[in-house]
Amino acid sequence: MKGVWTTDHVREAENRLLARVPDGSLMRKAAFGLATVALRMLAPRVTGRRVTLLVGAGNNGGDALWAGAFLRRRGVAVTAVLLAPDRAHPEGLAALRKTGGRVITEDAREAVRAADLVIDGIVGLSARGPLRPAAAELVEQVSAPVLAVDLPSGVEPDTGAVNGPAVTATATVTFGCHKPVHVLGEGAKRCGEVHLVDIGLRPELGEPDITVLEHADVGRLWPVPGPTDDKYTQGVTGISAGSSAYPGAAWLSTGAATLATSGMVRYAGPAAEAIRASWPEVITTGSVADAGRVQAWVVGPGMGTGASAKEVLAQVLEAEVPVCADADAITLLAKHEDLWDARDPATPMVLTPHDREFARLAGEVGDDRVAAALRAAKRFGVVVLLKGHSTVVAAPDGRALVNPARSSWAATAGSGDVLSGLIGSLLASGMDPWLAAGCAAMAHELAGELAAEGAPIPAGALLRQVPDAIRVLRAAAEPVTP
Ligand SMILES: NC(=O)C1=CN([C@@H]2O[C@H](COP(=O)(O)OP(=O)(O)OC[C@H]3O[C@@H](n4cnc5c(N)ncnc54)[C@H](O)[C@@H]3O)[C@@H](O)[C@H]2O)[C@@H](O)CC1
Ligand SMILES: [K+]
Repeated sequence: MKGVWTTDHVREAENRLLARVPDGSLMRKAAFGLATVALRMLAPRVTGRRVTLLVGAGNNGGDALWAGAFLRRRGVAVTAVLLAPDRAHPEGLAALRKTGGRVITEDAREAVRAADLVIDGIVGLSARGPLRPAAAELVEQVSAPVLAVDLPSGVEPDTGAVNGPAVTATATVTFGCHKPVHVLGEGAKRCGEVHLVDIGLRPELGEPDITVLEHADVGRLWPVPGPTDDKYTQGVTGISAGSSAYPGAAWLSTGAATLATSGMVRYAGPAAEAIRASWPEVITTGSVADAGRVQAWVVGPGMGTGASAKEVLAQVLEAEVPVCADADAITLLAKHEDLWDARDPATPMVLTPHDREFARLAGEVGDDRVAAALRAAKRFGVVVLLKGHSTVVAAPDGRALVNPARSSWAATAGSGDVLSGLIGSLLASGMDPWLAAGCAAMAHELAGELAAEGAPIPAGALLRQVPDAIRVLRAAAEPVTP
């Protein structure tokens, strides 16, 4: 598991650390790490290569200047462009000058255009808002790879939002820990490859604000049958989905639950015949009332939003087993507040809205997707999985998890139905609902990636890759034997 800390928490930890280490040592450590990554990006030839530093008014620029001094010592031709000449970090500037670095304050276009590598030290953790015009104009001239210091300037540090001109980096060096910008939304895409440089901050950081699951974590958590298990001990998943208009949603959701674990799956709804034909191992009935005992329900995909769908949703909620409510079920919950009364608040529930469904339920998402998901999770007492390029999973107790997508292949019609089936089967296995949603999100994205292999895919293809995705996740969790 990887931890992510907000800028406020990073700054508090930095202040504690600064109080007990010699002046300037932290910045030099950070800059040394930065220079090391820069050298790797310049390799194999380093001497005589041209590195241009874009230097802003704060410590972020200071890091760039100190890194410039380290690079000079390795024979790199370094030019620093000062965007706020009066406020450039004095010690960093002196160090660069001492090593023979060039410093310019105007006519910087050529230095930017001719660079082999540009280091973005315009702004860091203290910045808010997009690049200002002078910086934006220079950044536009860049054609070389860009190494961002802490974050690509112009991207919001705590949300990853991009609301105007911002740097797009080839790689980003982060100091001490990962911050939200490195894993969230557009910002995460703008970071390129993220390198973590240890500056001794970890002991000063408390519990992470956001968790990022890794393949091995999900592989370890994924339920597989043991020697004493049978079809019931693995959990029975109930699927209440589909309608005569949308039988496909039921097919995809049921298929996902069938492939995800070896527990039993029951389907209840109008698509029973189609389900039986493709998934003979599924027990089908026409209604939730006749379905028999399940350990978790998936409700919503393709079920419609009319009076009969509302009735079905109420029955599912009254069953007092964990529920994954998706798609039409979310719209119904937004429309009919009385439906919440059917639910036992102590029974786990996962809602899986996209932005429009979220807006119906809890208002506009806005820039801060983690805060929005946490707000809704707390208000409704449910786990909220907010879909998007980075999936956010928030629990009512304040836990937040992000699954930063490495691709967008899963953004296809019907793919949400697959996700709901995966979540349902993990809930039925007894997994904590927050982890269930996080694990399902990762398996889902990976299945999309495996299916796509570089070309767009329908949700059915993603579904067929679920077993392979689970294999990859479980393999990552296996100890490496020499
Ligand atoms: N505090 C520490 O001990 C350490 C800090 N480090 C570096 O320090 C950085 C934070 O430094 P600072 O707090 O000085 O702040 P920044 O370097 O983020 O810069 C803030 C400055 O930029 C200006 N500014 C704000 N928004 C702007 C915008 N959109 N466009 C242009 N200028 C803008 C502000 O007036 C302020 O002067 C980190 O990102 C990291 O790079 C590292 O050296 C590691 C150690
Ligand atoms: K930066």
